Amino acid sequence: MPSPTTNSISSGGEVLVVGLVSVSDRASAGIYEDKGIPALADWLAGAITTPYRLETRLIADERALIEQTLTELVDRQRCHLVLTTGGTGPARRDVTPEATLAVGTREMPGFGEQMRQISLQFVPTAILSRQLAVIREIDGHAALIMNLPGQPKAIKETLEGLKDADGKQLVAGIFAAVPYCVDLIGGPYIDTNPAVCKAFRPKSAQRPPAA
Ligand SMILES: Nc1ncnc2c1ncn2[C@@H]1O[C@H](COP(=O)(O)OP(=O)(O)OP(=O)(O)O)[C@@H](O)[C@H]1O
Ligand SMILES: Nc1nc2c(c(=O)[nH]1)N[C@H]1C(S)=C(S)[C@@H](COP(=O)(O)O)O[C@H]1N2
Repeated sequence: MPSPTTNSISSGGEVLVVGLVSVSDRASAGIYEDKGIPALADWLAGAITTPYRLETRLIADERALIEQTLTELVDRQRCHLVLTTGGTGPARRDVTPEATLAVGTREMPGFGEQMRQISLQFVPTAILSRQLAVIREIDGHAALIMNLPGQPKAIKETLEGLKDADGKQLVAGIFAAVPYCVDLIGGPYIDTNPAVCKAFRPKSAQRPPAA
């Protein structure tokens, strides 16, 4: 990992920018239709109530290309949050975690741990997933980058967690912790739809809902 740079980040009035990266040899070659980006975009559209802009990329499982894409999304497009899908398993071409670690300045191990906890409620093979999250810090800007599994249905499962038939949360999804993480790294304040994902912030960090 490169060493962290000190940043003087300003968050005033910035629009949230979210990068979505689908990493799939076959979807990027047109062998099947990519369902990763639509699944990510649909879930975010229901979950985030603050205005945001999406930057989407569909790429093959090539480590250099993944690193280049993540770097471009954070450094040039100024994404505050980047979600990848695919390439986290144990197969030789699954290299998304390696590429993500290489561009990160700090690891956020809780996200990977929680994703595996959630996914184990759905499939025993969740243990095969090497998902992780990092923060990439550059001068004046930082972003949270998180790896999600490649199965399109696993995107909602990991972001939202597990609820019972009445909507009661049984296992917390990872997105509940994302808005406060983005606050802490200097990004815009993210409001969510609590029916989909109730963002958790300590009382001292909460703002009244926008009028
Ligand atoms: N972007 C995607 N769009 C649609 N389906 C996908 C996508 N990525 C994965 N899947 C589905 O999930 C299954 C397991 O995902 P995995 O990431 O292991 O794919 P893979 O076997 O590495 O192949 P590829 O990289 O070509 O998607 C795939 O076989 C496919 O059915
Ligand atoms: N929630 C959830 N997580 C899941 C799965 C799933 O179906 N649901 N599939 C698992 C499987 S089979 C694998 S191999 C790993 C890695 O998947 P990837 O290589 O597509 O990222 O994610 C795991 N995580």
